[in-house]
Amino acid sequence: MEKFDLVVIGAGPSGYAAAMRGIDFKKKVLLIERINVGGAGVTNGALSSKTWWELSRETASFLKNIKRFNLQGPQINYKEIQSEVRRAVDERKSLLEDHMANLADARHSEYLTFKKGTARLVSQHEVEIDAGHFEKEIVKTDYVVLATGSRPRHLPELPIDEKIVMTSDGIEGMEDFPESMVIVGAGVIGCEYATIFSGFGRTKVHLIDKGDRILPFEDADIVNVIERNMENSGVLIHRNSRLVRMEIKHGRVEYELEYNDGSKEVFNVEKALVAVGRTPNYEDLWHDSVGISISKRGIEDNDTQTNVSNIYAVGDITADISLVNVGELEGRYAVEKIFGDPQRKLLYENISTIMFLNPEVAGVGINETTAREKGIDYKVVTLDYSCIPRAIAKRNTQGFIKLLVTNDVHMKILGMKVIGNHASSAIQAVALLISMDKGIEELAECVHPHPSITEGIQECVRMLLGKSLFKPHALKGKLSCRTSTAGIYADIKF
Ligand SMILES: Cc1cc2nc3c(=O)[nH]c(=O)nc-3n(C[C@H](O)[C@H](O)[C@H](O)COP(=O)(O)OP(=O)(O)OC[C@H]3O[C@@H](n4cnc5c(N)ncnc54)[C@H](O)[C@@H]3O)c2cc1C
Ligand SMILES: NC(=O)c1ccc[n+]([C@@H]2O[C@H](COP(=O)([O-])OP(=O)(O)OC[C@H]3O[C@@H](n4cnc5c(N)ncnc54)[C@H](O)[C@@H]3O)[C@@H](O)[C@H]2O)c1
Repeated sequence: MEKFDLVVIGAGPSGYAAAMRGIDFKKKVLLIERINVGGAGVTNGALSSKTWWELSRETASFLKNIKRFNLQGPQINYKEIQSEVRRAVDERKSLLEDHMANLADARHSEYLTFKKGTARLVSQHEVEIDAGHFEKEIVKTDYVVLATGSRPRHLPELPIDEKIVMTSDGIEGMEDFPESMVIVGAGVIGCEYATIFSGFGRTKVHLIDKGDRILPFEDADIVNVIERNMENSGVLIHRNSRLVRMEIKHGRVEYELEYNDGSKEVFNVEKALVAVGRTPNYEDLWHDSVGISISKRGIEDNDTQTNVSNIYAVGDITADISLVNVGELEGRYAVEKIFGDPQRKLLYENISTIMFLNPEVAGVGINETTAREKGIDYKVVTLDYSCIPRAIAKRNTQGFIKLLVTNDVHMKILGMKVIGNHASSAIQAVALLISMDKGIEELAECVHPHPSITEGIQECVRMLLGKSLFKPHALKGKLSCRTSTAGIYADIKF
């Protein structure tokens, strides 16, 4: 029986990162993947959906600009867009596969073995690999990292066939732009695809929202901008509505909503996308005797280690945040914990996120919604994009920067949100300061290039320090500098 130091199950972002870190420790590593290297980080997930988003954004901007010259926009070809997305996915998959093939070549390293198949722990130190066609083998290992990710959550009452009623696993395989589509679930995936399909201008999008606003975990001022833009691009948001029935009838989708006042309404659309969260992949991943503890949300781990001491769990299979960067962080950390000696516990405070909407929304640390839920008092400063020269030059001043700091003399950064053009590029400096547990003075001192969106962050910081170019009381509506104590705002007087 072949013997390894480390077996990693699942070659998505988390497993791939874990395997590569194992090589750094010069350990004999086996990485096993049943379908696509890169997992949902590449296929039917992060990279593919972001390629759709980029192409949709370019299309929407092109169509908007052409209107300025009173020209008719061309018909957007679905197949060409889809092929471009597939090329992007293949490029990334080939890069990862070539990288592994080169590493497995003895000239580079004898440490990595890659096997295709479905893996299952038959005991604490034995992994069975089923490569199909009755080809099964068992390998021995000292340590295991489980990185089998997640899949779209299904609602049993919905007729998901991945052709007419789809999840994110099927949505990218359509034959053409549907003339209409309903999206169930107004979380990140639902809102990103609503942005993508409304941006191409060929699909009437309906978005079903259980609550009174989309993106329930996000601050209301951010959501207001996103909702306004969606509705301006023709998205019909069904607020406070409960899906009571969905059926496929004559190749189309009929669905019925019940509103808060008890009234009901029936709609008919061409396609449906169900985006109501993700389910961790741990069914049949280990024999009962292995005894890994799980909760409904995934594997509960102690800093990536499960209750079985040589078995670790990382990425979407665990009960915490589901993001590529978090999965990679956990994958690397687990291996450092196994073979090294990490000097600190995993930190989630400085995780940066981007939601690919219209416009993009980037964030790091906590937002106001979370601060209030946790009963944290804070200072919050906001600056409208119309005060930032780069945004003015881009002729697009929709958006704002919002910075949260502790409500004390130290003014430690709690979090930042940026909504608008280039939002994602603006948050990196702040992510670093949070991880270094620094206050805001360091940010105020840094000289940013001009004109850049990041200058707006400096202006926020200077406002908090009472040194701003602009004085908040003189530009009401564009700037604000407030405390939030027990959820009540008060302007800060300088
Ligand atoms: C539509 C969509 C858009 C997203 N956009 C973003 C984004 O913009 N930014 C971001 O940070 N995150 C995004 N995410 C989330 C991100 O894709 C996931 O958090 C990330 O892929 C999780 O990585 P993972 O390695 O834990 O799991 P996965 O990517 O799910 O990979 C797990 C791998 O394990 C394999 N596997 C499962 N069981 C077995 C087994 N028994 N044996 C062998 N192999 C097995 C699977 O085939 C899969 O390849 C998005 C997700 C979706 C669905
Ligand atoms: N840009 C990014 O970073 C990015 C993009 C896409 C996905 N992701 C990751 O993928 C994860 C999964 O995304 P998601 O959008 O599937 O989950 P989500 O948790 O963000 O949203 C699910 C939504 O579905 C709603 N919902 C649940 N049950 C429902 C029902 N029966 N009827 C109607 N609505 C219902 C919920 O209220 C929620 O708003 C995210 O949490 C995120 O971590 C990240």
